[in-house]
Amino acid sequence: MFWKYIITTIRSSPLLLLVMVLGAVIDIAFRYLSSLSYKYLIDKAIVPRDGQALAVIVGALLVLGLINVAAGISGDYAKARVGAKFLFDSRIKLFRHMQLQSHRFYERFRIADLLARYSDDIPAIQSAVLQTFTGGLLSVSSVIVGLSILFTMEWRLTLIVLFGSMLLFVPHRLLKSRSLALGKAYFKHLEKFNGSIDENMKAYRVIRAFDLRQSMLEKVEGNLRSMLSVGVQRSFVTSNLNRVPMVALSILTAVILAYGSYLTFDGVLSIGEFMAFNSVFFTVGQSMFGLASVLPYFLSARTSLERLQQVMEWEPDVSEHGGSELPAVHSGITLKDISFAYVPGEPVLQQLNLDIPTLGYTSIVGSSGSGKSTVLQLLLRFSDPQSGSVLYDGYDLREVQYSSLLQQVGVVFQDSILFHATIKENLVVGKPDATAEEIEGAARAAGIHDTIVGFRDGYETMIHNQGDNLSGGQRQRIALARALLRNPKILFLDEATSALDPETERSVNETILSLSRSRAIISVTHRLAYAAMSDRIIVLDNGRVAEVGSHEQLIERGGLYGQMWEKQQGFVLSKGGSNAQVQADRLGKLPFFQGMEQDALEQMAWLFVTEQRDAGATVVTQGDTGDKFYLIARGKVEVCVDTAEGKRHKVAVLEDGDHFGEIALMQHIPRTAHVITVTPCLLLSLSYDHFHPLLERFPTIREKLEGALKTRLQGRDAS
Ligand SMILES: Nc1ncnc2c1ncn2[C@@H]1O[C@H](COP(=O)(O)OP(=O)(O)OP(=O)(O)O)[C@@H](O)[C@H]1O
Repeated sequence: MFWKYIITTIRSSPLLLLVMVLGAVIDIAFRYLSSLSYKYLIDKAIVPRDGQALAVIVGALLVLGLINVAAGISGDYAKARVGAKFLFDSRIKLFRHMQLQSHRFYERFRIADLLARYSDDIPAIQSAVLQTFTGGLLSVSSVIVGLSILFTMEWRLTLIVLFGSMLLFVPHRLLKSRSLALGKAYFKHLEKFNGSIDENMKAYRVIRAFDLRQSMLEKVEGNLRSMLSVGVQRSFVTSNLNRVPMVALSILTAVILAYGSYLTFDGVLSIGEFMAFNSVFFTVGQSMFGLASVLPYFLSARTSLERLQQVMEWEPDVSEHGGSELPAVHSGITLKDISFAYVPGEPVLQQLNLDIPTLGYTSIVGSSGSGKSTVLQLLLRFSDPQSGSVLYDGYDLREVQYSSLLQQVGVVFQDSILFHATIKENLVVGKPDATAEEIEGAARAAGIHDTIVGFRDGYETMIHNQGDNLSGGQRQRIALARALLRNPKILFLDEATSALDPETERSVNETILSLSRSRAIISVTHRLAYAAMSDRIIVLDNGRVAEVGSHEQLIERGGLYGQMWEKQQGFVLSKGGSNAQVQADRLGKLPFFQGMEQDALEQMAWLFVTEQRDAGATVVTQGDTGDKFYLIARGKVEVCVDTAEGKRHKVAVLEDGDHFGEIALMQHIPRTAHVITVTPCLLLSLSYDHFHPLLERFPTIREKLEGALKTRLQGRDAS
């Protein structure tokens, strides 16, 4: 595998490599020539006191030295270029490969660990590749040339050098597997450490809200401690790999000196020959040592190569090599017999069949987890279904060029990811040649123009850290404007207006509605007031299509949509969306208030207090004593449970019209779960203290309520 990189490097920069190798060859030649010069310097110039010979030898050495310096500088430059090109090529190749990947890949590899492939693994392989050309191949040739010279000078001494040099490679053989194991362990710990840093950065709000800073610090400290211990051992083994050959070389040098001196005493060698032999031997020794010290580079590159291969061999879920271009879509999109699972054996969509016209407004609704976003992912071909096909005007998406699909679609995601760039640069990503009027038009349509011009730098305002310096609603509107600017034939929206205040949401939805007269709008939403505006509503339930029709048809039918609609009714929001009220009739539909006198319901409705919460806020903490019941007027929360092992599991997602915490109305007992907001939320809370005086006034309902809650508590205990 490593050789592939060597061959690719030779192919990609042959000339630079030639300069690099030439520089090193000249260096070796210079070293040997200057070593050999001792023989002539001593025997022909110094001993016979010949000034002319001395001048010729010194002059020749000077010229050779200058050539060597020039060749060395060129070689260094070439090495820098080859190295930089290697980094560039490898990183861009990895990046291209990552661009083809979908959710399975990003679930398998953590972002911080992928970053380490760029910052640690590729440079480790680069060092080994460069060492192959400079240290490796050239040391080998230098050793061969040097030994040949030595052999012609004194064969007995050369045999000693030859056998003695084997000692230099003993440490490598002995420590190789230990070094590899430590390298793997080190990267494993590094992966964990990087993951923790990544998590800390992304979840800093939750970490602060849950007071997890100390436990996160301990976790990171633990990671670092393990890295420290493995790091020390790894560095120690690597330095031994370098140092032990030095000992072997010193012993060999002593033997050569002793035996060489003996041969000189005996008159077998002249002093000049002995000096020259020694000097050549010194160069051979250096080359052998160079060869031995290249080996640790290969060991560390081996671990990095394995890690890089893990990523590069990951087959993309979606192949983009479809042949034909998708013509302008005009009739409709069909999902035919679709089955899809993220995890094998756990289907999310089952035998799903759907037709969506490519003109008009289609909403996809359903309870949380019913598969709405998954359908959108398949329509955008972020994944391919395991069976069935997604057809645009009858063309199977797997058989068309992916880019020809992307040219016709636009999308706004719920989490509105923005780039670290100015607002304007963020807006024009899909249409770099957009005019100022077009940009402003799109921003106005998305209801964000006035906000942008209100910023000190207007459209040139920098967006930091994926939009941290903007509110959720502002981010969502910029993302919407970005999609509108492309003027796509088909616009997909995934809860695209959920973070907006009611007024802005209404106005943006009216824009979307007007846009649907000339294109297809396909919107995933849980806010049925806006789904009701659409021409066609598709209701999903457990990965299947439960109902399809217009709002009126579905209401008349009184099925799942009807129930969902009912649940979201009965809330009155103030103009700016900062206040909410629940109507008495709506309260009467809650299972534990059913049958309550209208009078009591009306009085109770007044006792609810509005609570506004940002995304990521903790509403209820597991273990705290409960004292409030909540209704969600707008927004989405997650219900999570901490297990005895300290792990947190999501057990439910609740949205507009849902409720939680009703047990607290009757008993002060510890909460059984955490409730955390996913989007900005408008909650209505009713406290135990406010509720109980009401029970005193309406004693008939106490018994009923206690009965209902007892049944609920029993159900909870059983589960
Ligand atoms: N990347 C994933 N890996 C594994 N399971 C997933 C993944 N994404 C979604 N799921 C699961 O697939 C199911 C459908 O998810 P999906 O996001 O399509 O539902 P949804 O109707 O859009 O829900 P919501 O309204 O909460 O966004 C859920 O059970 C969810 O847990």
